[in-house]
Amino acid sequence: MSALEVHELSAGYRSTPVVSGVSTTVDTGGWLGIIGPNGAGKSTLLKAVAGLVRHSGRVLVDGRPLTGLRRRDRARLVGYAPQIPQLPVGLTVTDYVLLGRTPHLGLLGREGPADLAVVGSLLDRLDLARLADRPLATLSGGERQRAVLARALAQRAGVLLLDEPTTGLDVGHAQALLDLIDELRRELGTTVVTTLHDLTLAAQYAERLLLLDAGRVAAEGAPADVLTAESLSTRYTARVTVLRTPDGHPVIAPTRS
Ligand SMILES: Nc1ncnc2c1ncn2[C@@H]1O[C@H](COP(=O)(O)OP(=O)(O)OP(=O)(O)O)[C@@H](O)[C@H]1O
Repeated sequence: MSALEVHELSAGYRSTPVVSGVSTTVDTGGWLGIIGPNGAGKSTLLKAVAGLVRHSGRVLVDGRPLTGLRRRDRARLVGYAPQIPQLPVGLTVTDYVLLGRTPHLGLLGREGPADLAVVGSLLDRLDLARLADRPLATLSGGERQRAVLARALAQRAGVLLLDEPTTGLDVGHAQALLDLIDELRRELGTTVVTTLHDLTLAAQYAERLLLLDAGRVAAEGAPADVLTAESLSTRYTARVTVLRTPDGHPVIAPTRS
């Protein structure tokens, strides 16, 4: 549905540069994983692409610059789920996930059967249906994280930017979420960009990885080419062995000295 282009993007806070001259493209229906050590600038890069922090450079969706678009128009093109979301107090899970449909509602702002169907199906897929009427404040950490992602997915934007979507999820729920995202990109052509700390999961789901270090692109390419023991030792100061799953995906195993 939408291809993403990022040209020479730089961003920072006050006078401190955090991301410097990042360029990349993601094809329609592609999945780019952004990896890198703590503080490398992954979240800042994602926020800049989403237009949420000041930046220079250009971000285009299907060849159209995002700068200058009205919020509602931008929200139809780009969905974003932050690493640490601010949750509204008092809303139920259903009402919160329905907020994701806001850019699609008509003048009266009332949701219709199609919006409720999108939300219902996401609640089912993310194991939230039994929590549909619960206030957000009463959810566990992993349940809350799944509600935040359900809201972002409900937006049905062409480009989906997800900051650490599997944080706080157990392995089963993490897989269910990543499988659902994979399905959306295959069926609807959604273009996906995620930051991920779990390098083994990143290698299994992302088609390409961009390794960010000190705000710059240190490597970009197929997971097997980016995730080498040498680059992980240099960039993360980590001792790891790179193993392989039977179907050839890299598995990053930390080793004790
Ligand atoms: N609002 C802010 N004001 C000032 N500095 C910030 C702000 N947000 C982030 N930073 C700084 O920018 C740098 C990059 O932060 P960012 O959150 O983008 O890194 P990250 O790669 O996502 O890190 P992590 O893996 O720890 O989540 C860090 O040094 C951080 O302290």
